[in-house]
Amino acid sequence: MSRIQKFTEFGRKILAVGRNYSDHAKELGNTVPDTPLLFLKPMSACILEGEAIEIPKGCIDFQHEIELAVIIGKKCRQVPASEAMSYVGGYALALDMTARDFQREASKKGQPWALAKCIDTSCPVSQFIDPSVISDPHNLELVCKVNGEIKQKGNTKDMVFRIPELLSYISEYFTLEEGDMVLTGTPAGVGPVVAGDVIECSLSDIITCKFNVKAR
Ligand SMILES: O=C(O)/C=C/C(=O)CC(=O)C(=O)O
Ligand SMILES: [Mg+2]
Repeated sequence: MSRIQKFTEFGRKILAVGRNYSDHAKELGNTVPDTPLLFLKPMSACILEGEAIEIPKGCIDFQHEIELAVIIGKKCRQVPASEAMSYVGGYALALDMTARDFQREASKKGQPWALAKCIDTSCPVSQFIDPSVISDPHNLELVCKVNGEIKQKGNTKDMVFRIPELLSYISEYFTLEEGDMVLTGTPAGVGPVVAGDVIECSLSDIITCKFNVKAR
């Protein structure tokens, strides 16, 4: 197994992009930002298949957000968009699990989203896929099912900011390193899960993954 396939073991950070699909921004009553809206998730939030998603204590609205994850293949600092794709080491499917009630409360008070987005198990990820397997990362279908019912169905062609622009923008401010991950935002259809639910995700039938949800 190559080093990059074990990105969850040595990657240092996850840069996540918010409101990058206009249908999702709209469903939460938000506008699309002029520049990418960024937040960080710690690597300690990552889990792999076989591990369960845990609903955090006190949360009554824990929501799924399916996202295409870009895995960084080599150190990436201040790269122009025209060169950015050469820094992509792979792709994965990820869930940006979000305690929406905590997020609403934090946003109302002008506080950061740490408790809503960065907690343990809030970043389930699939296995790694080599970039050679994906001919066009901007035409991939994202499907998220809960207990067999489709809740989210989107396409990466609808990203507001595409991967080259995202990597260029992010790397202007953060040095991205091998194994780091960029979550590219979620399409519409986010919604709550409860203990006992099963979340299944697919990326154009190239990647599938499945996670059980339990109380912490
Ligand atoms: O602005 C909000 O109220 C919520 C935004 C998000 O949760 C953003 C994302 O994580 C996303 O769009 O994927
Ligand atoms: Mg998200």
